[in-house]
Amino acid sequence: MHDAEIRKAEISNADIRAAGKTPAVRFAPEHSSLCLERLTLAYAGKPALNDLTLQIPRHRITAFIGPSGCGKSTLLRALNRLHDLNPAVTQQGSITFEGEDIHAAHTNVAELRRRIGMVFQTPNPFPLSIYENVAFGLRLQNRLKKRQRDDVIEWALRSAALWDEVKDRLHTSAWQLSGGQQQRLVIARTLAVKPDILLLDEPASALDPISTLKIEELMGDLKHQLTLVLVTHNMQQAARVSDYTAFVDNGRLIEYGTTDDIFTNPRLRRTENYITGRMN
Ligand SMILES: Nc1ncnc2c1ncn2[C@@H]1O[C@H](COP(=O)(O)OP(=O)(O)OP(=O)(O)O)[C@@H](O)[C@H]1O
Repeated sequence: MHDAEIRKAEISNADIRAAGKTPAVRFAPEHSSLCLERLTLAYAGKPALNDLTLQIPRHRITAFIGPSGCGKSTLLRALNRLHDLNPAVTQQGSITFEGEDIHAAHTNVAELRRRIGMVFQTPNPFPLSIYENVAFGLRLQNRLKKRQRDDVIEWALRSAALWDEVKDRLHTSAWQLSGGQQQRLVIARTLAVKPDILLLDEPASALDPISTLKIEELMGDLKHQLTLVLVTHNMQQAARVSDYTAFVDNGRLIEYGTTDDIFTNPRLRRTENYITGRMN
């Protein structure tokens, strides 16, 4: 065993907890988009997130990884207040977005969800044309002239790397698209209302490898425009696309660092066991 290996083995989880420390990156306020402070959440009294403190950097891709049921989707839903719809959820701690508490009394929740958009695991286009899917949020939001709306729709479809594949059939049903195209359409629909953050909950897990690659390339392009937060079970995907990785287990943040560090030099044995598949 090398010295480094021995040191790693010596830092037990109990030591880390006793010291009250989670190995974690910190960002200066000007680089931090979302800031979670001691976030704790339960469903009907059953804990799902436990005392999470972390910051999510602006214009980067942050991946959340961890075993099934560890709380990744719960965390993502907390970020744009989707739990408001569930009366069984209780929550403590705070989440600030661009310096504002998202639970402040004056928060406009619809506007918050516009600024923090979400894409789910299964593509969910509406039973409308390709054009009307992307126009949907725009119509709710403001009264653009048709020409302006067309421009935004083209921009969103280009940003989602779908324009070339659909530009000649914008008025056909979105349900005629392949699964991968539908997922990019949903991303275009979310982008059309110009969010600051895109939350992606296993966005490629229902897709074939080529569509998955397209979604991954798309994430790399989009981070120049916005902040991305990705939940994934796919270790290779997290390693390929993200800049930062947070490992969550049993509702707790175990380790958070640059993706390079987490995958090549994790500080905790528990993280290493997870990313090497010795625990799932
Ligand atoms: N709506 C809900 N009501 C009650 N319990 C829930 C609800 N949603 C999730 N849970 C519970 O909260 C815990 C965390 O679930 P969550 O879906 O956030 O985990 P996850 O890490 O995203 O899992 P997976 O990787 O399997 O999608 C689990 O124990 C789950 O059973």
